[in-house]
Amino acid sequence: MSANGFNSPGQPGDQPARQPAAPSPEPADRETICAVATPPGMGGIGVVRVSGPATAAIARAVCGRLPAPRHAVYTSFADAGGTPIDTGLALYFPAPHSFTGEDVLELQGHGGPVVLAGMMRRLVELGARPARPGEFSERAYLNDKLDLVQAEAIADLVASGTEAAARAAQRSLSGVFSQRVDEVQERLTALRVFVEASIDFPDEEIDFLADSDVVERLEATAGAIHALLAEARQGRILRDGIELAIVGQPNAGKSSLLNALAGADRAIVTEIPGTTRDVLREWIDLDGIPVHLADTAGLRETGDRVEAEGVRRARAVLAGADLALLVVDLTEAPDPQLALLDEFPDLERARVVFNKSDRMTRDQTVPATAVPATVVSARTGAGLDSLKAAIRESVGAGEQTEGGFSARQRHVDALRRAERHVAQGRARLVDEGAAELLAEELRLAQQALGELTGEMMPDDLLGAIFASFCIGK
Ligand SMILES: Nc1nc2c(c(=O)[nH]1)N(C=O)[C@@H](CNc1ccc(C(=O)N[C@@H](CCC(=O)O)C(=O)O)cc1)CN2
Ligand SMILES: Nc1nc2c(ncn2[C@@H]2O[C@H](COP(=O)(O)OP(=O)(O)OP(=O)(O)O)[C@@H](O)[C@H]2O)c(=O)[nH]1
Ligand SMILES: [Mg+2]
Repeated sequence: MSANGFNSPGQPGDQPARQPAAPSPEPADRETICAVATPPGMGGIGVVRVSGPATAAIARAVCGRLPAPRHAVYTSFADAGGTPIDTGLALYFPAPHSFTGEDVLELQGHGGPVVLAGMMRRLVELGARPARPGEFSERAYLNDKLDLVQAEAIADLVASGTEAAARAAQRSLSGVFSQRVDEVQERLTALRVFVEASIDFPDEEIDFLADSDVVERLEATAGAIHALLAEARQGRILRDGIELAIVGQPNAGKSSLLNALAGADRAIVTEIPGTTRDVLREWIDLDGIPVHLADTAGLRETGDRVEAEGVRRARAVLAGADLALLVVDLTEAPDPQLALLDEFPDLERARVVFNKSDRMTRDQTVPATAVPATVVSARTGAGLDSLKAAIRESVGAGEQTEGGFSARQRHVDALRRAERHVAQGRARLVDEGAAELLAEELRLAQQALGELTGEMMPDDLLGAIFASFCIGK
């Protein structure tokens, strides 16, 4: 039940020993694959990688001999007639001690598109086929060298746009995230064993149900998932940035705020309520975190079909946002505006922005709010720096840069599903005394986590994940 073991690049011995491999099914793919592993164009060195059962035969044909395992050998790479296509270093990694777990050959020649194309033609002639994007990583995953979170971390490391993102991806790659998921899986396994045993011995079920220890353990597990979820959300933010919805009643100054934050005249601003209809997107870089702003139509009931569609879209943006700013016009009655908070899906991810502070009267005070608030003037720029700092803080960015790991929306969704099933399971037990229903919820929670690390993963989803990798990865 426990997940795949980890390979920890750079720090071997740091991670738990690999689980003894389950009787492994025949490798999913017996074809030998090849790809140029270095970027296209001219470069100092160009690397071609080969993986699969024909690798040793290919090495003999191209290099004239099989290089000693894991030793760099200087050799020429011969075409079918024995003429060198290039000279360079050959590296042979016999299975299972390679990146993919299969026999791997690396031919490190001179970078250049023509030479590399010639090498690829030769490898195909010898029976290899060009790899699909991500296929080397996919094989590493299928051969238990990496779990899915780690394979995704490789792609995220390559694609990372900031140093913080790269460090986080490196930590996921080293197994930090996967290990935390495995710990939760182990708790769930222990609970399932206990719960299912009690179902098998119905006479003792009464005792079991009275045993508050199970409820405590359920709560502790829910707490562990909740903490992991919070960290995964942070990890996703480092990778993807955050979606920030700007909502409020018409004329509150939402479009003015977007323009002020973006430092550009992007959105149309008029004194006519109902100016914005389409969702207008702009992004800003907030100390290395991409913040994707969405300016929306003012929330109100309206008979105008176009505006009504805008309001519908505004609500959709609000539902999907990582953080939502409710812009409140200080020159208008605050209460009906603050009542819009009732429409927010999650008050933990909401802020109030009191706008038009330049028009505040001398004795005017700002009302208390259920969520944190900032006072600004989109017109003069007053308060915008505090708002930016508050945005960073609301999403916890900054705390994240040390010790965090990278994560994707897919991971966050899976953790949320697991959290929900554990909560539902607890309710089944406490409210209904239904141990069987609890067992089922625990099974579903484990399944959600299994999809996260890829232990239980539908093939088409796997295909979609690896297809987004680079060729040669
Ligand atoms: N030249 C080259 N550099 C590269 C890669 C590569 O494939 N080739 N990598 C490609 O992404 C990354 C390194 N990843 C690797 C991961 C595992 C093994 C490997 O041989 N693993 C064996 C042995 C481990 C050991 O000796 O400790 C194994 O897991 O059994 C090699 C590279 C980055 N640098
Ligand atoms: N005095 C003052 N006026 C502002 C401020 N921000 C916006 N306004 C004015 O308020 C009016 C509405 O501004 P918009 O930014 O278009 O408001 P909105 O919320 O996008 O409005 P809709 O798109 O209609 O929902 C305009 O006349 C702006 O010039 C501010 O900070 N101070
Ligand atoms: Mg507007």
